Amino acid sequence: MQKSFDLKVLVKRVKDLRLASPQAQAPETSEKNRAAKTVKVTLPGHADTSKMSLPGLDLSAPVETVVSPTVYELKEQTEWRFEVTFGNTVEVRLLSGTAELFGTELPIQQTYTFTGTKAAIYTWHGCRIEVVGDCQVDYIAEETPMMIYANLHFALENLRDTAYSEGRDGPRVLIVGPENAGKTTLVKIITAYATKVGRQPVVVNLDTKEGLLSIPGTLSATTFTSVMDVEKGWGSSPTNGPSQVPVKLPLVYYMGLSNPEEKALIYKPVVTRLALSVMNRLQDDGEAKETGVIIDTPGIISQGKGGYEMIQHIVSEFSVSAVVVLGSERLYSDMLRRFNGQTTGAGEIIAVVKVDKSGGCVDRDEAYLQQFRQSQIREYFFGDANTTLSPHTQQIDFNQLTIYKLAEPIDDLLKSLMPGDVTEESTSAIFDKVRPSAQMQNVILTIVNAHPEDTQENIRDASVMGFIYIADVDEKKNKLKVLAPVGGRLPNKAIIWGSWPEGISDLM
Ligand SMILES: Nc1ncnc2c1ncn2[C@@H]1O[C@H](COP(=O)(O)OP(=O)(O)OP(=O)(O)O)[C@@H](O)[C@H]1O
Repeated sequence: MQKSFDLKVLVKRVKDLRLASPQAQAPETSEKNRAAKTVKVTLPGHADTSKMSLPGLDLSAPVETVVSPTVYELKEQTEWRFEVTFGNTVEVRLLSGTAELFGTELPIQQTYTFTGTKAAIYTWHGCRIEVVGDCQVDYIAEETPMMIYANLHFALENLRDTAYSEGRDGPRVLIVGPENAGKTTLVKIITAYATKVGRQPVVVNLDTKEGLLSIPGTLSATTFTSVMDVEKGWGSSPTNGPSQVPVKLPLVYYMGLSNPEEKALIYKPVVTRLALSVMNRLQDDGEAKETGVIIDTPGIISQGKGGYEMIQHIVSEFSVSAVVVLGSERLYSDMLRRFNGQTTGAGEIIAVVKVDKSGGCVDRDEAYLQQFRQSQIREYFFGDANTTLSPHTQQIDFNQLTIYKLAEPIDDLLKSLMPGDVTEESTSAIFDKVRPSAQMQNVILTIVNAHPEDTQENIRDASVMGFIYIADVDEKKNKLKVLAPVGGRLPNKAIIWGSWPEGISDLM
């Protein structure tokens, strides 16, 4: 018998979430972190003068200022919400009590440094935190949907136990909702809670606007066996370099578009390919099979007809057994109408549940999102504040690369003039093979695990090997200046040029 998907009855089990996480043994920070901090600042209108020395002018001494830490006392079941701009840093330390950032527990006395972050530190039982630095916005919120999110976790735990006892796969959960409804945040929270109780969920990112352990423009899947990185969100993959938190190994596919509806001819087959790999993984990995899959989606597919077809496609490919609708009554009723009473291939009834959007969700403007994407790309090549990577630049001939550019969709007028039954498949090629050109300057290219002369379908369905950046194109000498994460010859593989993520002019 299938257990019901009930979000109300499990509140009492919240105390179970206070398990010691591996991070809880983090070393104490040094004494100097506890006192007021002395930081080096540069006065507006002045360059950093610490390395300059002009005769007669003493510009060598940096201006020092004392920043006093602020201590916040949080009552139980409240959260401190904060926003930090890019280029600014804020340090946060848990002084006493218990607290978590999107589900990941913070150890006492560990200092975390945030930049370009919008997040919240929640406490189930009350805590004191110390904050050093200027937040763009920060406040304490007393109303949060964390109890509902915890109950969602316990409802999933019930389904996992039932699935295990009946020899079935754990729940495959799809999170849908409008843009900025908190879908990714909810995925992080229920993933963190699952790993906290020893589960190993497979997390799938179908939102190409943000990368999960990869750069934007990709779809990926990763099994989470350990804690997430509090500062970076998801954490690091081996391509981001070593990390204090165990690195995760993502399986990545490239789509090269920000909006899946722009070219269903790419998105749907890549989703199918990823789903096949994930479902195979569940059969090979007992822990992942027991825990199941959590799928994040782009907000745009929750907006109406074309998007609903994508949702239908995802539900059938991943054999989704629970659809969680975040923050939209209308979407909830549309999903109920579409899936209520339907069963998965394995005969499970598809549950459709609605959960509240957090009042803390922030609408991110395009400038912030662009900086966020660029920071993900920068980190892929150069590492971050804690890890410095050494990418290599090399000059290569045009004919050393075989490049496939995503084909432009044929417009409706042209389609209407074409004879016969016109479908997207019959009118569009997937890629156009192109010769390097000046247009390619500053773009990111994707190397996939396919032979350069493979079929277009095989190239589209191949997993990603890595990314390169075109720093310069010399059309007279037929040469490209390429930045790659490692040195040596580029592999003889097909290379895809997509329109997403957009080029970066100042990467090097
Ligand atoms: N409780 C909270 N307090 C503060 N910030 C929050 C909270 N919940 C979410 N956020 C922030 O709000 C922003 C939007 O949330 P999130 O990325 O989870 O939404 P989304 O639905 O996945 O968005 P998209 O549709 O663009 O993928 C993020 O920057 C996230 O960190």
